[in-house]
Amino acid sequence: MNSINFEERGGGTTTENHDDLCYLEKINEQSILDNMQHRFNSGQIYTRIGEQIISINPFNNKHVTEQKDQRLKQTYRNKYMYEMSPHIYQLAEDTYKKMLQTGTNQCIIITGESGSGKTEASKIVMDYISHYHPQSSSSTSSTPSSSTTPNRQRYNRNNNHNHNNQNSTTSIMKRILDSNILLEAFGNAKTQRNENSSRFGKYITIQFDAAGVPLGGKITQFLLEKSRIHSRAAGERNFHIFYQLLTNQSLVERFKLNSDPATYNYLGNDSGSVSKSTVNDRDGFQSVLNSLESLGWSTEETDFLWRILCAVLLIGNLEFEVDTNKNVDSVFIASQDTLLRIAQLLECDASMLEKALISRSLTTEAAAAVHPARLEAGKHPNYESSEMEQQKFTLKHYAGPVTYDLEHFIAKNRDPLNQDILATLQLSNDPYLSALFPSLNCSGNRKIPTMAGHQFKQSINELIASLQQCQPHYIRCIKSNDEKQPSNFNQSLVRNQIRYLNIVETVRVRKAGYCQKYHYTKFFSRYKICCPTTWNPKYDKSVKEGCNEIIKSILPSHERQSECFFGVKKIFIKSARVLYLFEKQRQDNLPKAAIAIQRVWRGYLARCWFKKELEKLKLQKEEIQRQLLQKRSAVKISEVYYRYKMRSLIAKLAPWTQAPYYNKGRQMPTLWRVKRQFDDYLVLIQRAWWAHVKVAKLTAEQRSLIRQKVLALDLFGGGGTLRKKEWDPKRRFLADYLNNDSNPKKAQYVQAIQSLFPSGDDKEILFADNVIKVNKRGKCQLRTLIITDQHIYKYDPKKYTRKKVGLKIHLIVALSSSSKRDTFLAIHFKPPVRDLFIDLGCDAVEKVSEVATILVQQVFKLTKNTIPLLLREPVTFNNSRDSRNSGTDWVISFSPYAKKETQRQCTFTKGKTNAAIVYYQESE
Ligand SMILES: Nc1ncnc2c1ncn2[C@@H]1O[C@H](COP(=O)(O)OP(=O)(O)OP(=O)(O)O)[C@@H](O)[C@H]1O
Repeated sequence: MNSINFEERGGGTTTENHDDLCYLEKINEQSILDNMQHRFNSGQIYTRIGEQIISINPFNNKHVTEQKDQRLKQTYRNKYMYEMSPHIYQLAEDTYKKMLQTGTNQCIIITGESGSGKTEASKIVMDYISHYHPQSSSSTSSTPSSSTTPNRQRYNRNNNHNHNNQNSTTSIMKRILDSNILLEAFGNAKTQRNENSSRFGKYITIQFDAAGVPLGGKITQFLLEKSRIHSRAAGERNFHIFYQLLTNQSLVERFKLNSDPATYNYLGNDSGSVSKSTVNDRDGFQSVLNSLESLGWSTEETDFLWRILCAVLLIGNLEFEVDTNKNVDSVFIASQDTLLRIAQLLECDASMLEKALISRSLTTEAAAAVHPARLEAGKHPNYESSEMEQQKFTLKHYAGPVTYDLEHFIAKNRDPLNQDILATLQLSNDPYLSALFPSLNCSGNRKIPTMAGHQFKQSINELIASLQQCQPHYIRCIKSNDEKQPSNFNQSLVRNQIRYLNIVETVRVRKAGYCQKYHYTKFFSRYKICCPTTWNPKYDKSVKEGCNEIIKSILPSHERQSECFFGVKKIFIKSARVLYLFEKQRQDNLPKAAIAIQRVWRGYLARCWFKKELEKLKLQKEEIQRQLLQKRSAVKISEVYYRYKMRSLIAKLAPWTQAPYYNKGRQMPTLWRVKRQFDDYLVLIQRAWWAHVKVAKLTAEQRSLIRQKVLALDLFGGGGTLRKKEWDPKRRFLADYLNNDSNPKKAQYVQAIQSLFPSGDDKEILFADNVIKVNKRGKCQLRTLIITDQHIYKYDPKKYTRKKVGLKIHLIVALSSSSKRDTFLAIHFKPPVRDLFIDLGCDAVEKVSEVATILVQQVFKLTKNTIPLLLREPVTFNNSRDSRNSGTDWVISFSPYAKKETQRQCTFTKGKTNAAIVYYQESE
């Protein structure tokens, strides 16, 4: 967000708080310092100079929390510079977007003094990019610095297929971040200025495809400070990896090390004490192990790594003593055990190693090394040699004067190992170690290896050359204080950095210059969408005029001249704010343009579709007309003939209306010789008519009986398909068999019924007769069964008194009976109501069909459910359950009497437990 805020500070002075230094009223060291301090104090560590970001190291953990906060990254996604407050995310987003938009290489240059936050800034950039491409993968390998793991590279070449597999599954960004962890462990150390100082220069390249997906990466390092291995200043440490290694108990035990760093000369400083660090070595080592694993290092490779580290630690503990037995000055190694352990770890010959360590073969070229006294730098204006006698000189760098100590100057500058040590290592049995050093014998090349300074110069030249191919973006890191304290802004320290980072000049140039230049054609094609005149496809003026039109439509007249300058081939734009305005206008217009394009395209598609459909319809219409024309005459003929046939059939059917018995048994004439569907309809019409004539003559009672019979036929079958053998379709259902003169106790019965009706909701007697009921113990009891429209009642047949309460008809769930000639019926109720098992053949007349029909009909009336009638053997029912007890099922089988019985009635014979047999009379 482009904000210009003014805030009162103590003492009445006005302090500006601009997120872009270009907006400062007055540009001088103090105003810049004040602005930055003001922002720093309110927790804003980032400030902008145009597209450049200034980052002040706050020495707190806010950035760690920030990196975990995905929402913050999200807010910078797809935003333009000046839309958001300055942040490294914003610079990363802008760089990434420029790469995609312009298709050109981009680079981010991070500068600042030691401890100013360069490493952290680079991590924030990579974290932002990896956040948007966590899954990207590629077969291109990301190559960590060649000099940290040269043997591994060689090994990689031999095992290409293995690693290609890994590449395909591991994200490029993750591989780069993992490589970074390794480089930090091996190349970072605690210095007086920084707990985690990078002791090498780093150049990280990430390659993207056209869609912005990372394809590969490479980390190149420059001039590792190797001398730190053997000597460090007070309060400093060796590279982190040595201390990290000693925190791992299993490796310490395996290599017989001592976990106390003070045991090793290389881990203390010159005074012998080990400097304390805030860096957590144990966690650091775990990260190293994780990275090695995720980068696909094999066990042998990591094992080799630990062996080399152990060997280096032990080399520091070798003790040399003067050999007094020899005439010449010579030394010998007193700690032979340590020497043997080193030889073992390096898998090389111990005596050869000893010789290489205590003696040196000299070549004629080496003897010709340059002596510092020959330096003629004294002529240079930035050179001071006041202490030449102590072999020291001072150079005035832009960041301040630096005094150089010439002690071991040549030794330090002479980078490679001496030839004897090289030869020993070359002959090691360890393939990884021997691969680290080029063969001496094969090449026969014994020229003096290049000096460290020369190597550095060469790699810096290469770096500059490749940076020149890219569009640069800058992050300038500033250290807030030397004590590494959070929220401590040391004015003089920051002022010094503002000075040597040339921030004042940068702001001035930025303010005066033009931040962006475009070829007219490029500008026109990108922003013509912003202006209705240029967006018109018929626009035919020159691109330069077009650019003018665009600028007129976006900028107010007073800004046009001050912000834009028209060159011969290019247009120059002064401030990024104006560029942002163009971009914003373009972004705002894009959806409108997209909708317009969509509208035209959809209209075109719809018209095409409509034309096609119209064409199809026309063809169909013509086809139908053609067919109709063909059919018309045929249809006419058939219509006439059909009418004739119908008339003759109706004439034939005329006598059927008067024939006796409604033409029962007569065959209906057919319309054609072969029966047609039409004939079936006629038969149906005739039957319906016949039924209508018959039913119309019946009384309401007769109709209800007929309905019952029809239902009974459905349930029990008719004609030759009787489902129960005992059922007699012809018998008339009488319903009340007790309100009958043949009943000697008719009067008592009638009285009982009369007292029943007013006491409940029963309104009608559907069935009443004496039946035999089987109780839960299998005993047969004579009962009067009265079925009303609501209940089934059991009465005492002698006194017509009611036994128990009535069973609710709507609770009946099924009926079952055998298919045999017996007269038993089981009425199943919804538990816990007990089932009823009754014999309905007391007077030798079958009434199973009548009761079953009545019950199915009545349950349907009450519940709209059709209960099933199951005709099968054995019949099972449960008449012993209640609300607490589930009872036991009876299993009833059916068998004819062994010999012919005189009586027709069935008998219920109880067997063991709950089994019983019902005997019945086979047909006479
Ligand atoms: N943005 C930040 N927020 C909080 N703390 C930071 C930030 N940047 C750096 N630091 C702290 O400052 C320390 C030093 O930072 P860093 O290692 O990035 O400096 P450097 O410029 O890379 O130093 P050198 O040149 O010595 O390697 C970090 O370990 C971290 O504790």
